[in-house]
Amino acid sequence: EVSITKFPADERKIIAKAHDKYKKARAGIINTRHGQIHTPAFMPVGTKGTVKAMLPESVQTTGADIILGNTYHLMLQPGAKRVFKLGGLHKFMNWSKPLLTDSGGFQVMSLSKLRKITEEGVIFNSHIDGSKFMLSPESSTEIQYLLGSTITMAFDECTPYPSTYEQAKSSMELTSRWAKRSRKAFYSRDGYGQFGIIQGSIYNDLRLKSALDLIELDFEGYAIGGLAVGEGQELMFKVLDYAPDLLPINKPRYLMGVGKPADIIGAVQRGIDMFDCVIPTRSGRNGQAFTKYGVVNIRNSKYKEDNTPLEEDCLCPACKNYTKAYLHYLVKVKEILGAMLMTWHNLMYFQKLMLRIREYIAQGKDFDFIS
Ligand SMILES: CO[C@@H]1O[C@H](CNc2nc3cc4c(=O)[nH]c(N)nc4cc3[nH]2)[C@@H](O)[C@H]1O
Ligand SMILES: [Zn+2]
Repeated sequence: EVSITKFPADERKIIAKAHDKYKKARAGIINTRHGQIHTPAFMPVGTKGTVKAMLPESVQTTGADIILGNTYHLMLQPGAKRVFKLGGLHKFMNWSKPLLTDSGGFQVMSLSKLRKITEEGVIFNSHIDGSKFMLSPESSTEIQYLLGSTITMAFDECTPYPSTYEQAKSSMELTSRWAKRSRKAFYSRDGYGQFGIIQGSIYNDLRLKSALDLIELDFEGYAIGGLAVGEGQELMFKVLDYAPDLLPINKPRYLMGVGKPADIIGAVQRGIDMFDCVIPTRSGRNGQAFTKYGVVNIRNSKYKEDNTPLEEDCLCPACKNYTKAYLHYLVKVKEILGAMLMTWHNLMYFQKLMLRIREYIAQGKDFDFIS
């Protein structure tokens, strides 16, 4: 946990201009109750209390310091109170390092069919059995406490893209009111933190207002929400050219849901510290391997007798002990081991990318390499 120095409002505006382009990358360490997070950091997604097809100890060998869980899924099954009774999510899933949980709003909007947004919170029907639930700043914050999250996310509304200025403005204002209630509901403990999530879509004055509202609440870190929702890389980078600078310079900045290696590199150059994305795990299970030669679609028939590894110098089990021909076969016949090995390689690839980025920043070298 690092403390913030509150910027006086006028100085905050200067910050956005003070930095010359792309010299905003920074490497650091976030100290938490469950260990250190080396930033820039990539968080593998473990939505339902497991990083799909991976043992937690295997996730650890890839170099991940922190993984992500989801309030929405875990509150439906097995239920936050049950996880609490069983000792919390760390114990339940045998992951002793930091855990960040998303607050559930985004998942409600993308997963549950019937839902109603009120000032109080979001009323929705479970996508599993249709039963009725309500998520609010208070209930989301309590659920994340029951799970034992190291980093709790404020309950926000992810403004859809595209949105008109008016829609984005009222959505951002709702998020600011919910952030205040989330902050009030947070049970602050040493080594635990809560992150606010700024909204405002692609409108810079709304992004600034959102940042001002949330900085007043003195969160331990800040996420940039409302991106990676279909706006595309160019528009995302346009927002990232200024939005990170609106946030306290000595606090972690987390870009939610991002992304491909090129997205991550561009976002780090604009001052982002933390990332999460389903791409390495989801695409791994679908037969896509990230390599220094580009993305390998292992199902392609050209690999059916390719006796070489995905990457000759990769230390993951898929590359050390198996060939592309074997991976091609496993994925084609939908063997579980195929999902395991492809996922393991991709997570290792993403963590190696982050390690190289951290090293380049530490040496003051520019890192325009496209991985
Ligand atoms: C592009 O890939 C698709 O899109 C998702 C990644 N993109 C993304 N943008 C997000 C924004 C928010 C937000 O504003 N608030 C909160 N609380 N959580 C968020 C989570 C987010 N995830 C993947 O799930 C994938 O389906
Ligand atoms: Zn590998």
